[in-house]
Amino acid sequence: MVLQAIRYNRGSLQILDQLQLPYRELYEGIRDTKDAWDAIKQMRVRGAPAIAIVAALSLAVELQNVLNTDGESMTAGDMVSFVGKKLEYLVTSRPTAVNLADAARKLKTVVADAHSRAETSSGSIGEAYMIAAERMLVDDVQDNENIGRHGAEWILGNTVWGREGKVSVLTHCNTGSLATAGYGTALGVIRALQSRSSLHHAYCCETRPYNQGARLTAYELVHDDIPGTLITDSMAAALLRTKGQADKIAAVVVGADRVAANGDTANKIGTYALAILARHHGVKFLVAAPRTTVDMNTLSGDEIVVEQRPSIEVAEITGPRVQGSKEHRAVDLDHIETVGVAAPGIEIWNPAFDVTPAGLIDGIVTEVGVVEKRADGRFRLSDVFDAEVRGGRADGRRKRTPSPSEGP
Ligand SMILES: CSC[C@@H](O)[C@@H](O)C(=O)COP(=O)(O)O
Repeated sequence: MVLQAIRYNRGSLQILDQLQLPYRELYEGIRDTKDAWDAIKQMRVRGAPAIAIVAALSLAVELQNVLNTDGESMTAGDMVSFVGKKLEYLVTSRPTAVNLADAARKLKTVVADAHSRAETSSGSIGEAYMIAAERMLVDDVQDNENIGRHGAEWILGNTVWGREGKVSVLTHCNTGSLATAGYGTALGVIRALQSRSSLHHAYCCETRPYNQGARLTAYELVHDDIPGTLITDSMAAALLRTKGQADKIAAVVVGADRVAANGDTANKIGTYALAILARHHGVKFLVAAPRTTVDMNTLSGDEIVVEQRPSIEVAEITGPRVQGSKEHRAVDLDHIETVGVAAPGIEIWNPAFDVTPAGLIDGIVTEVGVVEKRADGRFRLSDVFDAEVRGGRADGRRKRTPSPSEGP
C-alpha cells in the first residue's frame, strides 16, 4: 500500500501524525489554518513540500466552511483580505523552508487574479483558491516522480558504480512520502533506483536530534521493502571509509529546505558534514528538490534564516517503553515515555538546519532535470525556470523578483 501522509477531499483534510511514527499510524483532522499552524510548528507534519501543501489545503478547508456559513455576507474584497491574512499567518509557522512562502505567494496571485475578473464574488475567489491549492497536492507527486527519474539517471550515468549497473546511496533526514505529497525527493531518487533494479543498498542517518532518519526514513524503507540500513550520524565517515567501495556507495543524496540562487543549500542539520565527507571520499553529493524549493530572491546561504528549535529536542527523547528479552524486544504503545539524555543545566544549541556551500554540491536534481556547475564552477539556477537543464522541459518560469531600486 502506498504511504499517504496527506489525505484530502474537498472540505476535509487529514495528516498522518509524524510524532506517532514509526509505532502508530494515526491520522489527525486539520479543520482550519490554526490547526495546520500548530501541526507544522509541533512537527506533526514536517518536510518542506509537505508543510507548504498542508498549509495551503488547511485554508482551502477553512474557506469551504466560511463560504458555507458566511459566504453571503462576504464581499469579494473581504475574501481577498481574509485569504491574504491567513496565508501570512501560516508562513510564520516555520521560517527556513521556502516552499511555504512560495506557495503563499502563488496563492495570493491566484486570488488577486480571480478578484480582477469581471463577475467576481467571494464564492468565485474561494473556488479559485481551492482549485489552486488542490493542484499543488497533485503536482508535487508528479514533480517528485520526475526528480526521482532524473536523479537515478544522473547517478547511473555519472558514477563508476552507476555505469556498472548498481549503486548504494546514503541519505539524511526524511525526504520521502511523509515529507512531501508522495514519493519523495531524495528518497524518490532511491525509489527510482530501486524500481529499475539499480539499487544495491540505501543507508540512512538517524538524524539527531529529531531522528527523522531513524523514525521516518527507516519506516519508509521497511514499508516499501527497500534494502536499507540505519546508522547514527557519527558513523557516516566510517561508513564511507570502510564500506564505500565494497557496497558501491556512489552518492549522498539529500533534500533541501531552501536552495539559494547560487546553489548554497539549507537542509537538515548534519547535511553540511555529509557534504564534506562525500568530497573527501570522492562520493557524489546531490541535492534533490522541486523548483518550489529554489529561492532566487535569496542570493546566497548567508541570507538564509536558520530556525532554532527548543533545547528539549536535544536534551530529551520520547518513545514507547521497550520490553522483553534481548532477543525479543517489543514496544508497549500504552506507555509513551520521555527520558533525559543530557546533563541537566547544560546549555544547548539546536539549529534545525545547516547550509551546505554550493562548492560541495555536484548536482541539484529538480523535476525538470539536474543542474550542474557551469565551466566557471558556479550553478546557474535560473536555468530551472527556463528549463535549460538536462532532460528539461520548458515551463514554469519564476525568476528573481527585482527589488524596487533595481527598476523594471
Ligand atoms: C523533501 S523534504 C526536504 C527537507 O525538508 C528535509 O530533508 C528536512 O530537512 C526536513 O526538516 P524538518 O525539520 O523535519 O521539517
